[in-house]
Amino acid sequence: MVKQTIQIFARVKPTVRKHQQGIYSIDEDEKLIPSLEIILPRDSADGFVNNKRENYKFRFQRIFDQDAKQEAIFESIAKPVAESVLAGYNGTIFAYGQTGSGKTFTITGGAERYSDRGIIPRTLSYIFEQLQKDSSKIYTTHISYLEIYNECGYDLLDPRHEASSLEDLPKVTILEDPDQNIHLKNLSLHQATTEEEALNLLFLGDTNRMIAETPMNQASTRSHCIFTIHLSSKEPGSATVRHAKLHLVDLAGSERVAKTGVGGQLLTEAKYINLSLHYLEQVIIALSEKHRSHIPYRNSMMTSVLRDSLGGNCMTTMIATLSLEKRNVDESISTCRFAQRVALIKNEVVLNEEIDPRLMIIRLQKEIQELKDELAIVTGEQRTEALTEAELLQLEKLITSFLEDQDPESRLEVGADMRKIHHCFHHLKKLLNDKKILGKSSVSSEIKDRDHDCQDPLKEEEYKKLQDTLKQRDNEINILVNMLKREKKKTQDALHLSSMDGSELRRSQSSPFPPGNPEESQRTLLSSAPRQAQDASTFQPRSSLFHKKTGMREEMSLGRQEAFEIFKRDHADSITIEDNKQILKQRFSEAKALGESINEARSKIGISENMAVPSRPDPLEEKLRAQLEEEKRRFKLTLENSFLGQQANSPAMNSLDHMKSSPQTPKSQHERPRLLSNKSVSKRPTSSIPLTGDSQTDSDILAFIKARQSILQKKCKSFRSPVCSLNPKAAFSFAQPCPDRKGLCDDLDQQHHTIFTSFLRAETPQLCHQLAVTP
Ligand SMILES: Nc1ncnc2c1ncn2[C@@H]1O[C@H](COP(=O)(O)OP(=O)(O)OP(=O)(O)O)[C@@H](O)[C@H]1O
Repeated sequence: MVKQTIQIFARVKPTVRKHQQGIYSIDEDEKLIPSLEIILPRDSADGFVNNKRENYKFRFQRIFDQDAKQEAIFESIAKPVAESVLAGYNGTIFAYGQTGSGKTFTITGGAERYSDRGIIPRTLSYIFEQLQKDSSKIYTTHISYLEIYNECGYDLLDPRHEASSLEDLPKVTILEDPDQNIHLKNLSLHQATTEEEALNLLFLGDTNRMIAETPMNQASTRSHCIFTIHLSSKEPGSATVRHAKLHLVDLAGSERVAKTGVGGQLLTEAKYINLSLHYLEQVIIALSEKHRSHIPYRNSMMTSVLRDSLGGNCMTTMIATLSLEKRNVDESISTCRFAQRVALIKNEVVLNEEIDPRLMIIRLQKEIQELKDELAIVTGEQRTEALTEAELLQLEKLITSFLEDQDPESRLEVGADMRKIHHCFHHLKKLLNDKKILGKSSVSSEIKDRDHDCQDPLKEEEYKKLQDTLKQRDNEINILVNMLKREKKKTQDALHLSSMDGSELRRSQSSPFPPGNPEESQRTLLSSAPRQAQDASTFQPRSSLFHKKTGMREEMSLGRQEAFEIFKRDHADSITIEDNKQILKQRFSEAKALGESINEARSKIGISENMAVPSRPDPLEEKLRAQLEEEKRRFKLTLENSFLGQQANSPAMNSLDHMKSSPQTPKSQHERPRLLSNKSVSKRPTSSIPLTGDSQTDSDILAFIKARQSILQKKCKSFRSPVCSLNPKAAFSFAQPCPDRKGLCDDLDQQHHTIFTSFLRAETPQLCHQLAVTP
């Protein structure tokens, strides 16, 4: 709230004789508050002694002398008030002065020159200029034009143009609500969106005022005119609206009735006019007194209309128009006195904000409808009447704006009316279906476009190229499949051949010593036995592997079998395996030939397979051996006795006397030859075989016997050990299949090399011996 006294200005009307001496003076510098001094001219008729006051001084905010321009008046007086109105405050500018002092000229302006435009047109121009500059608010401007004549109000903006007298204009009456707010009935408000429209309204009001004017009734003199600009402003989206009114008031002439010298009707009018001005003065006086609680606004229509402007919520400015001629001095002083009282009035100005009643009504209506809908849902009373076309259209608009709204938080507010909710769902479904159909048609059109594109020569060439590439790929695939099949067939043939070789080997192993040349067999056997053992040992696990492979292949799909063959072929060790395979085959062939030669040798010397492993000594051989041993023993005894007889006295024998004193036991007898022999002979094991006495011969005999015993021992051990079986099948039986074929072959090679070497070492002397003793 802003507290502000009513601003008072003075304007002196130009006189015919400018700056009449001694009438008035303006002091602009007096303590920065201008003052107007009116000097009463001395009248000789009053006599020599004259005690009358000769001058009167009045203070104003500003005093405009005779040469003041209309523009200066607007800038200094009207413009600040217009700015307050634009800000939302009420404002009033009224001109007060005697008839002909220039009130109308100041408020409305003169018609002769454009520069004579008064406050109303200049303020309209300024306000619309500012409205165009400010886009932050939405402004609405309305114009009303009221004339008060003889306490009656008339609407000067009657558009009918039928008024020939003031009484033809619509009469305006005052209504007051419980809050003591004044409402003017029949006063039309006309919206003006531009300055031109507003000026047209001003022109219309002035025209009506002039038409109604008669020579007997000069409206401009005897009536009050109030031109009001109603300005509303609202920020976009806001329901708060600001209302401001600017009253531009041209009051009737304030001259005193007595001075007018009129009678009859004019006197009555003058009384009314003065009465209304009198009531205005009463209001002003009441407002200027601090302790007055009652302000007589209701005494006249004019004070009722200007209630806010006088001591209320308004920024009010008064222009005291003065015609400072000698004959008008008293009226001028009266005007200035009135102004001085007005200057004492303090107004309390506040912003006129309110909720837009139209928006309020819409909001309340919507709330009522929502409550009704909710109540219908709660009580189960659904409305069944069909929605109107307008309602359906409104709903579809809501759905469209809802779908177009990018805000994910947006909601489709249709209230609690089930009819509207159902319609929304149906409409959305329809939109979805339409979109699907549209999507399908667009897809089919795309396919058509694609087909059309294929007919393009460039596209066709590319298509043909792709087809050729596809054919080429098919051919490559066929070639690869055929290669795989051939590889598979090769692998199967190799497996078949290997299994056939294994069968042959097994057949040859069933008779490892077939008849043939024994020597050749023995020689060949010595050189090839390890290889044969290696081949055979390699074959057996490979054969079992083949079985396993076959089983695995039976389980594997054709594709996996082919993949396995490719894996084998491409494996890093495949070449080594192939080489080993060839070596094994070669060794197998050599062993096979050796076995055949051995068998041939055996058949030639007549050794059967049973003879090779005698279960017990031959009786004939034992008998002959015993005879031979007996003969040898006798021979040795005879030789020994003769030798002892010849050497009985020799010194060498003396050293052996203790041996002689010992009883002659077979053992001692057996040891004698050893004692008689050289040092090497003495170390030899005890034997029952009679020695010849010849050291060389005996040494040979003992070496032979030792070797034979050793061989026999080994042979016996060999017969007891399954590893040393002469049957290669038995030897193969302990060799377990090894995933590492090369390692397995190496192990078996070494193992069987040892076995065969032992076997041959053991068997060769026996064979020789058998050959020697066998008839
Ligand atoms: N400041 C001024 N400069 C030039 N001419 C003026 C000025 N003031 C008034 N006049 C002229 O004086 C005449 C009377 O002025 P105006 O009609 O404005 O007086 P008024 O106070 O309105 O009288 P009324 O009370 O009868 O309406 C007009 O012709 C007007 O042009």
